[in-house]
Amino acid sequence: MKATAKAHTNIALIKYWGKRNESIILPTNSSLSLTLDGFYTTTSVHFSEEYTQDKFILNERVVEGEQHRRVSGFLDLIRQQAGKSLYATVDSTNEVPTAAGFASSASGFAALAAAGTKAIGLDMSDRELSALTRQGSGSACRSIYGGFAEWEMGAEEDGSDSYAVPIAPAEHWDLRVAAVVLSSTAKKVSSRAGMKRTVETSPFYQGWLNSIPTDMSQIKEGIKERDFQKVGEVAEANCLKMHATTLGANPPFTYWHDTTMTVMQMVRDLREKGIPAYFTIDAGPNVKVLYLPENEEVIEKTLRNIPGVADIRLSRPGQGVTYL
Ligand SMILES: O=C(O)C[C@@](O)(CF)CCOP(=O)(O)OP(=O)(O)O
Repeated sequence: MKATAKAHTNIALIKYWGKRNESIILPTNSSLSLTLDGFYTTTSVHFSEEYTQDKFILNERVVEGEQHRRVSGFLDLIRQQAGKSLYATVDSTNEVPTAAGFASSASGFAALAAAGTKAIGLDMSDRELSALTRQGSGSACRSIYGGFAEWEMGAEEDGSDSYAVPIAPAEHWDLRVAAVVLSSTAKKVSSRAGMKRTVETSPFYQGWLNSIPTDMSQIKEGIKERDFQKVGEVAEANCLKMHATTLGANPPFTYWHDTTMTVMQMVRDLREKGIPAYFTIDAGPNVKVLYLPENEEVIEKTLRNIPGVADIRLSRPGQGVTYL
C-alpha cells in the first residue's frame, strides 16, 4: 500500500491570520492564494503490517522530535478515516529552498495528505482532501489546487465546510512572483505562535477581520478581470493590515527587518517609475514581489541589487496536487 504525490507551495494574497479552533485548525477568516510552480514537495507514503512505528524521512534524513510527531499525528487522522491501524514510512523531498521564506509545510502537508490517503485506499474529493490537509497546516489546504484558490473559513464547528475551492486555474493568468531572500536569518516568531498572540491580545485584530470580506470580493473581481493594479493594491494593503495587527499585540512584535522595509520602498519606487509591482510578506522578513512577465528582467535586476538581499527566486503560477 504505497503512493507518491507532488504538491506546490502557495503565496497568500488575502492572508490567513488567526484560528477560531486550534485543535482542528479552523480560521477566523477566509484567505486566498496563488499556487507557485517554483517550490514543491514530493512525498511517498508506504503503509505496511511489517512496520512497528511511523518513520519520517525528509531530504534523505530520518526526522525525529516535533516534526516526526506532527507527521505521525497527521497519519493518525488518515488511519482514523480509513479505519486502519497500519504504521507507515513517509519519504519527502522538499524542492522548497527553505531559506526562500516559503512555508515548506504548505507543500509538505498537501503532498503528505494526497499520498497518504491514496496509499491507504481512501478516494477523497478535492474538498475532502483539502479539509484533511487543513488539519496538518492551514495554508496547506490551498495547495490542493493549482492557480488561485480560496480557503473558505466555513461556519460549522466540526470544520466540515472549511476547505479550499478553486478560483481560477494556473493557465488563467501568468502572474509572476519574485521571492526576495534576505541574508538576515534572525529567530522569528512562528506563524502559529504569531497569530495566536495577535488573536488573543491585539486591539487591531477586529479591524483586520472587518476588512476581509471587502478585500476578498475585490481581489476575486481583479483576478477574474486580470486587473493587475486592483489585485496588487488589495494584496499589498491586506498584507500591511495583517502585519499591523502584530504591532498591537502584547508583547508587540514585527516580522520586518531593515532590509524588509528597503525592499518595500524599492517596490513603491518601481511603481513611481511606471513599472507595476506590489509586495506581500508572510510570517517572516522575506518579501514576495508580484509583477507581470514583461517586467521580469527589470524587477529581478532591481531586487538583486538591494544590499542585504541574498537571493531572488522567480515563480510562475503552479499546478495542484499530482500523483506520480
Ligand atoms: O499563508 C497565509 O495565509 C499567511 C501566513 O503564511 C502568515 F503570513 C500564515 C500561514 O500559517 P500556517 O503556517 O498555515 O499556520 P498553521 O495553520 O498553524 O500551520
